[in-house]
Amino acid sequence: MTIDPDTPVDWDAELADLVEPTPVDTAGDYSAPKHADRQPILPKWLRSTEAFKAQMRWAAENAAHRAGYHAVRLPLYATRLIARSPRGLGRVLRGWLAWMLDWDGRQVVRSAVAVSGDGMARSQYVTLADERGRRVGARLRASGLGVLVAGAGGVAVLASPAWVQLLTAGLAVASLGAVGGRPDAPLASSAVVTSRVARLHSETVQQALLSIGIAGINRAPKSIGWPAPIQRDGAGWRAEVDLPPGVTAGDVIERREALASALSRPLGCVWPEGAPSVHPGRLVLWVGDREMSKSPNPPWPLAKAGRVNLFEPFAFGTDPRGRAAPVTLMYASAAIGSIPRMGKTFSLRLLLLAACLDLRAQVWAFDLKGTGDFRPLQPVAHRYRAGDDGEDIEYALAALSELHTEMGRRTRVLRGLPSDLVPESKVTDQLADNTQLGLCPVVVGVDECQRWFEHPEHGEAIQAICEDLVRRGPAVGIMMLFATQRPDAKSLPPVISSNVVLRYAMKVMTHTANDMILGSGASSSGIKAHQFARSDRGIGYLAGEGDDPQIVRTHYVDAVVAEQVVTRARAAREAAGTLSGYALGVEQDVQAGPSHDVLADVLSVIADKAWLESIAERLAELRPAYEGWDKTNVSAALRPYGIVPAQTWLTDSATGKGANRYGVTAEAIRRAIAERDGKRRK
Ligand SMILES: Nc1ncnc2c1ncn2[C@@H]1O[C@H](COP(=O)(O)OP(=O)(O)OP(=O)(O)O)[C@@H](O)[C@H]1O
Repeated sequence: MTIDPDTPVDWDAELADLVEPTPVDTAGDYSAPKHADRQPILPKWLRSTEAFKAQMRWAAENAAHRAGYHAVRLPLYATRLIARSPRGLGRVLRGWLAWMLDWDGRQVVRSAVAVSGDGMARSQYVTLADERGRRVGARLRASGLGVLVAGAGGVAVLASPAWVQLLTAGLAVASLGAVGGRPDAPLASSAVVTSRVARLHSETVQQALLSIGIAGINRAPKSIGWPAPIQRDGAGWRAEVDLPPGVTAGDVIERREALASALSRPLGCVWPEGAPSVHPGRLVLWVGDREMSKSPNPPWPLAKAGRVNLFEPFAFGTDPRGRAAPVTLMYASAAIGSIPRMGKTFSLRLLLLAACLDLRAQVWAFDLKGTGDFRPLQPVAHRYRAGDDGEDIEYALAALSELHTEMGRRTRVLRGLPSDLVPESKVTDQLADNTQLGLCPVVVGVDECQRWFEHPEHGEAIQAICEDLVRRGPAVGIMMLFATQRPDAKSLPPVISSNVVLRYAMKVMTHTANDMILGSGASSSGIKAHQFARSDRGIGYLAGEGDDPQIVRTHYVDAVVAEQVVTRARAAREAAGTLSGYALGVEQDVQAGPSHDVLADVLSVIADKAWLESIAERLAELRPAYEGWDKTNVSAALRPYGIVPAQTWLTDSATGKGANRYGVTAEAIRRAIAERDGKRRK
């Protein structure tokens, strides 16, 4: 609209069009819904059997420790008492004389004379002196009587049996020794050194938040809110804080180190967390009494009893507050990484042990470190191999090819089932139970997986299969778990690192390694596994279970406990009839290396060029080994040789029409064969 400045405005008409403005924030008729969080009636340790047991266990262990500590030191304590008894005797005699002769009274008389000087009346002095004299007289008589009684007692003891004499002498020496002690040298040393942890106050937290350099907090310190009182939670203090508008819990988590410094506590004690279900600005700050690595690690709840259903969460570790941090393996491939000696193998073995306790599951264990860390799994493993020699790698390639073919079979089985049985196109708990379908969970653990991928001859082929298994395996019940101490692109190929669901990173050295395991952007969101110390063994960030990554310390299960778990699992599997493969002594049911030449086979079924699906069909007719292959299998088998399928124009024999689909040429296969054979000759 344009306004003509020359045309006069009819203001009355304009104003008549305006209606009375209505306030948008009316206060009168609105009553805010009330929320009241009831505080728990029972303390936290009385609210769960586990917490109660943990508390009782701690109390019993503490008492036993104290008793044992002092028991072995009894001879030392006796020697100290004997050594101190002469001084004790001196103190007793001196005290007795002081009392008998009323040294205090004499002091009083002297002071009275000094204060009054010559002005003191003689009668006053005489009164004081008489009083003291009477007191001393009475005490001399009492002492004399006491000496007589003690003498009689001494004679009685001398006449009594030797043990009474010894006991009396012991008691006398102990009593004199106790009297002869010094406050700076206690008789017994401390069995438990307790360090008093200061109570966490809101002022302390507020001051700390103001000193970590978050502009939004410093601009509006009065907007910091306290939705609940600071209280004890497990072995630490828990503060809930509403941060000023615009500041998120993530901002504080990123500055955890600065926060620990501001609170004057070790880094391992300070654990800020968000509460996204409330709002992004709600911070839950837990400050432990001790560093996480030094606090007791509860035993694995499945170590002695219990089964696992891989479709449901099972015990994996605990969070900094000691709460259970479970893991669900189903539909999730996993990557575990850290610098050496932080607990990768232990955590991977823990996941495989859990798989052993799901009696349906097949456990495939590949220990490429070759030190025998997975040896305890042998009695139930479907496939097992330790080492990274040529033969081991060939065995692995053959096993992986077998698994890849199995993945194809499973895909077809699922495709053929009615949709009400497979609503999400993936294996369900019920389908896994059905042995006819052969859809049991398969859990493959690979420790030091970089040895596979960097193998000069088979590395590429293994990588191609693993990438496909990680991408398509979980839906059909095949879960690949990789652990590596070198989380770089070569050790953990990007297709794998970006497709795994579960990620567990213990101490790493760089942002890149951190993001390689925990996913890109993890570092910049404050999820930093390089913040852990060398002493934080078995402690890492676990991502992929729950909404946000969380810090978890794995339950400590050593080889001895692992063997006990597997013995139990084997007995149960024997009863259920679910032992298979290696566990039944069938070590060589995987051919060591493919017995046929895939490139030669593909070439034999192509005239000039062919679509991938046609190649798959023809290969299946050629050899039973290719039964179940589809175009993806063909593509995965060719990729390691540098053959990349491209759009290929051919006539579809079924419809008689031309179409563009992915395929390869015979020429490309010939070139790849020549190149491969050339390399082998070298
Ligand atoms: N949850 C845990 N709690 C306490 N200590 C643990 C835990 N897990 C592992 N450790 C300790 O860490 C040590 C190293 O564990 P592990 O062999 O699993 O490390 P790694 O990272 O696989 O080492 P490498 O890279 O050399 O193979 C073990 O000897 C064990 O004592």
